[in-house]
Amino acid sequence: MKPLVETLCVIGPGLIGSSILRRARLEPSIARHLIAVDRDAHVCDRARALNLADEITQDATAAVANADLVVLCVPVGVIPVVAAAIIPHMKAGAILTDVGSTRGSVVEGITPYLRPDIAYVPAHPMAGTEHSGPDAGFATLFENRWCLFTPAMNASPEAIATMEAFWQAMGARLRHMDVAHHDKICAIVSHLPHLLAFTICNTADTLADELRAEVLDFAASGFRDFTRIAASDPIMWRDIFLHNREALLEMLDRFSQDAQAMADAIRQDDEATIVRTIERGRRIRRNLIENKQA
Ligand SMILES: NC(=O)C1=CN([C@@H]2O[C@H](COP(=O)(O)OP(=O)(O)OC[C@H]3O[C@@H](n4cnc5c(N)ncnc54)[C@H](O)[C@@H]3O)[C@@H](O)[C@H]2O)C=CC1
Ligand SMILES: O=C(O)C(=O)Cc1ccc(O)cc1
Repeated sequence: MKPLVETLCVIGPGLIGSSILRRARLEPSIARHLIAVDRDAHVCDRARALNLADEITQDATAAVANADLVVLCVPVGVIPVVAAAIIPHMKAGAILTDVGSTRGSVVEGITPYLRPDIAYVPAHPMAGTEHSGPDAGFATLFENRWCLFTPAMNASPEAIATMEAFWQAMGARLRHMDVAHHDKICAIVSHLPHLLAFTICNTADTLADELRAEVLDFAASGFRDFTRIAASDPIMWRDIFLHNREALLEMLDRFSQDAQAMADAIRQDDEATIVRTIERGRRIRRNLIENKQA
């Protein structure tokens, strides 16, 4: 059977990149030949030990020369930098994609380097964990999770169809949307929760210093559930916060207003507002669990 692409090259075989490679190993319909590229020699060593690809190298420009599909799985701040370095070496007719968590700044950063004979079809899997690196990945990571497509106007229907088939083979569900919409949605459902989780851990730690108390030793399960994502990678999240600046700050403003309204209700003993707010939050959370998309 002819695979979707002959040669798949993943740049950055960390959590997301190694999960793509693991899945591609299990699904021969995806690619015949797998290449992994990382600038970090230790990551390449781990990728070899885990047998993630047929070829593993630090040399991105040589690796992409024969690839039919190149997937950029590096932090969003360096996606345009890596794209600029590899695009001149990609073969005509190849597809370039990235899995970056932000769209606007990445598309803007990549666009000046694009070539008319290369299709750029970015797609962001809404799946991940708080862990990073090649050991953290797993083949079922994308199973039943959304993958958000924001293809450029000039991407060919054939290239878009190949990327759709690729993510379906990864197990994902697909949705197309425009870049600004993507960035707003991700700001509220992913980027703001991470910002709040990092911040509340800082607040608790500062308080522990001030009280000379082991506040965090007694962290209740609510704190633990709420802050799981605060164990995530600092460079990845620094880049996401800075590269989705506008949408994130807008959602943070809205959140701050809502938190202030709750503070006012508590100050004023406004039982009805407190209960209404909790009931609304509880309804949303319960619906999330009932309509669980995994
Ligand atoms: N972690 C998550 O839950 C999710 C992450 N994403 C996005 O996927 C991308 C990758 O994230 P993770 O897999 O979590 O990161 P990771 O930290 O596990 O892996 C990133 C890899 O990129 C390599 N790298 C960094 N700069 C490089 C360069 N210039 N050239 C070659 N390799 C380079 C690093 O050495 C590392 O091995 C990011 O853009 C992130 O926003 C998307 C969905 C979920
Ligand atoms: O660990 C979690 O629950 C996440 O939220 C992972 C995640 C991180 C970044 C993304 O762009 C998408 C998903």
